[in-house]
Amino acid sequence: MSNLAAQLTSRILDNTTKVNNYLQAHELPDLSFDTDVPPTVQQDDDFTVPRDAAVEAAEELLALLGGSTRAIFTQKITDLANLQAICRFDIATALPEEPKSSTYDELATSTGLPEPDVRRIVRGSITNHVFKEERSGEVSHTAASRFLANNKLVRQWIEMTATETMPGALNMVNAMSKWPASGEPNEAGWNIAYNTTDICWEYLPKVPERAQVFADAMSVFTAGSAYGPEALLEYVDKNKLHQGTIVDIGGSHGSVSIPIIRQHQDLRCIVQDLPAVIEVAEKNVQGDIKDRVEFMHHDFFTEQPVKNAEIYLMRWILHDWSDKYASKILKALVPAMKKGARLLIHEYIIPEPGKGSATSQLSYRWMDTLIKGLCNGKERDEQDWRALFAAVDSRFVVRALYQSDLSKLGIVDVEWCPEESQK
Ligand SMILES: C[S@@+](CC[C@H](N)C(=O)[O-])C[C@H]1O[C@@H](n2cnc3c(N)ncnc32)[C@H](O)[C@@H]1O
Repeated sequence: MSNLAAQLTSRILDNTTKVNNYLQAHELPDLSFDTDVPPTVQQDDDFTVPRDAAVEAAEELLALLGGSTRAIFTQKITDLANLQAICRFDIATALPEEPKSSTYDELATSTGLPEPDVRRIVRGSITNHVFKEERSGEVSHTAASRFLANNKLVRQWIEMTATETMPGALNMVNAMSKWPASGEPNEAGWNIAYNTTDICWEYLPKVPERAQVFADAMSVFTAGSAYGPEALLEYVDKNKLHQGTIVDIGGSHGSVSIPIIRQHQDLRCIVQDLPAVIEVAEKNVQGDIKDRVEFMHHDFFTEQPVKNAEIYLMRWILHDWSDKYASKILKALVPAMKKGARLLIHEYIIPEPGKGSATSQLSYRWMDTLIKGLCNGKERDEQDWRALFAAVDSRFVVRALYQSDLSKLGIVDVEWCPEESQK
């Protein structure tokens, strides 16, 4: 193939043809902005693999054809501002189902917004395929606006992005200037945005409506098997880690340790978290495993009270913390570890640039920027994980960095080896 532009064009054509063939074979409507692909199809590899390949090639072609200035001048922050307005002011929900439409005056009346504001928000969103205006002044749904109208949790996710994570990211540089090289969780972009010295997760519970939006948004983010317990279950099985005690540190309601012990009768778990979380969590535990689950108040910055367990587990803990604090959390574990004990960390292992799909690279890097802006947290790649353990204690020996196809989160498997040093 002659050049990159031609290769990309051909990849788009080949994969889009596969997508179209799939839809025809399953007697589904053609792709359009008016209709949406059914959820079951969105999970079928025969559809999603060529679809994702075409999308990636199309994005690369856009960047290539747009030239160097496209990456600089094409910013999507206005899309987010308009989406937030649609969600906050219930614009999508105010619109009737097709084939009905609304005028801007009608939308202004039902949302309580001035007509010029509702018009500019909707017309701004039309450039993003949210709403359409086929006859001047008559607004109707596209698939995207209908999706928003029908999904409260997704509207909460937009609100959370616009209210918490995006202001953090947009103030990241101001925070880096104000507090150079800081790893403090309360010296992040988000603290500048809200002029507070509270860490974001200490502050949010004081504002219950925002805490609720955050919780709803997280449930959208973690829905689906990519963030479920499956990869850990697979890893525990493959490595025959079937006996003893799992200490689920910062385990919240035990959403990954409980499914593991449910599959293995010879495992028990101790779920540790802050008192307010534990009080709710222990009320929800189900009868069949009650005698093998214990809930315990424990601040993970203090010495680990459960000594000599077989497995210590941390899912989604260390990414909230800079290396300084991640080291403190790991050091607090050392006095509890017996020879051969395992520490399983279930978090992102960011692949090197160019490895994996462009879409997955984007999602890892997206999260890394957001978590820095929110609390000076950090997503880590293989090198970061190895360096973190080497700096904490050479008796922590990284046995494996494993990425299952079942999860977006990887597993860093670390063994406590008092006589062996990390190479
Ligand atoms: C991102 S959540 C992960 C929860 C759980 N591991 C999971 O994957 O579903 C982080 C958890 O750390 C807990 N946490 C925060 N600070 C803590 C501390 N100092 N000691 C113990 N737990 C803490 C929070 O209450 C929260 O449950």
